[in-house]
Amino acid sequence: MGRSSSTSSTSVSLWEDWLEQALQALQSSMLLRSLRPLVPSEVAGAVAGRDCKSARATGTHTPSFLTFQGLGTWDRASVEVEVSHATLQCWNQESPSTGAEVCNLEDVLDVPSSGVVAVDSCNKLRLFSGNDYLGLSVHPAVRSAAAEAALEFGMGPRASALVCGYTYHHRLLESTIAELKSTEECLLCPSGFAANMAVMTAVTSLAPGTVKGQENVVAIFSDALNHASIIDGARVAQRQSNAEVYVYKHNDMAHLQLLLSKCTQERKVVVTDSLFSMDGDFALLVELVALRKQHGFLLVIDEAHGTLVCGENGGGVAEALGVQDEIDIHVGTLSKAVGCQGGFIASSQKWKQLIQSRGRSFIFSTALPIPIVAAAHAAILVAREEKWRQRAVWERVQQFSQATGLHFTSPIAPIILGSADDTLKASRQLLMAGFHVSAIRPPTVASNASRLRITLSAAHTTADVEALVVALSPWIRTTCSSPSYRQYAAQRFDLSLPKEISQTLPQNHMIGMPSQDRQGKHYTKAGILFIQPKL
Ligand SMILES: Cc1ncc(COP(=O)(O)O)c(C=O)c1O
Repeated sequence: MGRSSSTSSTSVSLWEDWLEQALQALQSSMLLRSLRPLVPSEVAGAVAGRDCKSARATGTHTPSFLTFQGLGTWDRASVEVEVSHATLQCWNQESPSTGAEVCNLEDVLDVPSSGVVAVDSCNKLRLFSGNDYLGLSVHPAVRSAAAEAALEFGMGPRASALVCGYTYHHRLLESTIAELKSTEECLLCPSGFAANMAVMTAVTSLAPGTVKGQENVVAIFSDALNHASIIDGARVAQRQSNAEVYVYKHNDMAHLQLLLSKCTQERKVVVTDSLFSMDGDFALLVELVALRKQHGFLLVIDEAHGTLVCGENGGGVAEALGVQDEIDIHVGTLSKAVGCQGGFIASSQKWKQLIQSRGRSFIFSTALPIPIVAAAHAAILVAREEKWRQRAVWERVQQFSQATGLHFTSPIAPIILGSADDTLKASRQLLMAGFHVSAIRPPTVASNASRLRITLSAAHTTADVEALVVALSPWIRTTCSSPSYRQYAAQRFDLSLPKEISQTLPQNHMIGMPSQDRQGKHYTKAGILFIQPKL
């Protein structure tokens, strides 16, 4: 729960009681774990002759870094790569590969025997498949932060955070993320996947040694389109007999309400992605918060794709919808808009204590290397300064929507083609035209819902998007009129909005980010911009 929030109902406060009891039990059995930030040795490890001036992370010092007013040449590296003819050919033929074709095919395809790919044998590929939504992975400040930290400290102490892998650099990043999320605390994890696993297993283990059928088994309610890491975390909790799992239909609040009402378990958790990774639509956080008040469940959201992309300060979808303080646990990753690697869990201090003591994927995995931590910290500070990046990615969403005539609600823009074969074919043809777009098929998505998953970034130029739209045009034409797209659109749009807003809007609109109200077509509420695209 946020810094300023208080419990909104008696049932919600029950979770605080259970948490308190669990912490006391862990304390008395000496299982309450502590994090002790270490100061890595700087002088002894520094590379000789290099003037290492990066700030020692004290929690108060903010390193200085360069920021910019618009795209620089460096941004290109976020959305453009090169691929050898050999790889491209194998890719186009869908040949199975372990990545070794560059070496194996050297005679046929002019690849030097060293295995190093010569520049003249490469093709350029524009990426519309990554998750580096703001282009921060290649920002000069992020590069420098990683490089300086590596030269100054090496990779840092290599052990789990509870042993000796946790340093002042980790602490600084945790405080910065807690501030971003308006929570008391934050816990860094090795990845977003590990963060979700840690949350799901820890929150269901409040009473160690519970047996299924007893009153303290936790009922987990999980959206049908949640990420694999949530699903696996819930499965592990279920396997440990700490949880029962109920999957509610995607964003279907009536179904969730029904399941909640029928459930006799006192302890309930609702968990959802905030911005769904394959559909690009939003969880109904306003409605979920209202249900939380009614049913007193613990509300966990995964802001993997929302962090830095949504919300005036980049706090995520919860910030954009004005419900940040009503969320109990915010999970996230540093590998998408932050452009680096790692995961985090932002929460109250007590939840952090519990998760750091019971979350096995946190406890038994090596802490993030200092250069990664320093880079992620720099990326968040850059995003705070370079506000234009967030605006730019939403402008690309708008541009892409208008140019295709399709409804896109976020930088994750799926074009549903239905059949897996058609989707693979489309993806291959795009590849040969110089665009990398992922083909998403079952089991990642439902059968007949195969799709091109296009992701947009602040690092894309308007020309990139225009070129993609031209390359996509054969599929856009068929998609607009296809039953699978119509079904998708009918299920997704209008659902994404709080009722009081959706009632005031025309039927065709998309949900987006704050910006200027232009041409009377935009409506803002709680920091969210609703746009009526040209159709
Ligand atoms: C919604 C969601 N949650 C969690 C993750 C896992 O994050 P990470 O890549 O940092 O393990 C992802 C990444 O694909 C994701 O899309």
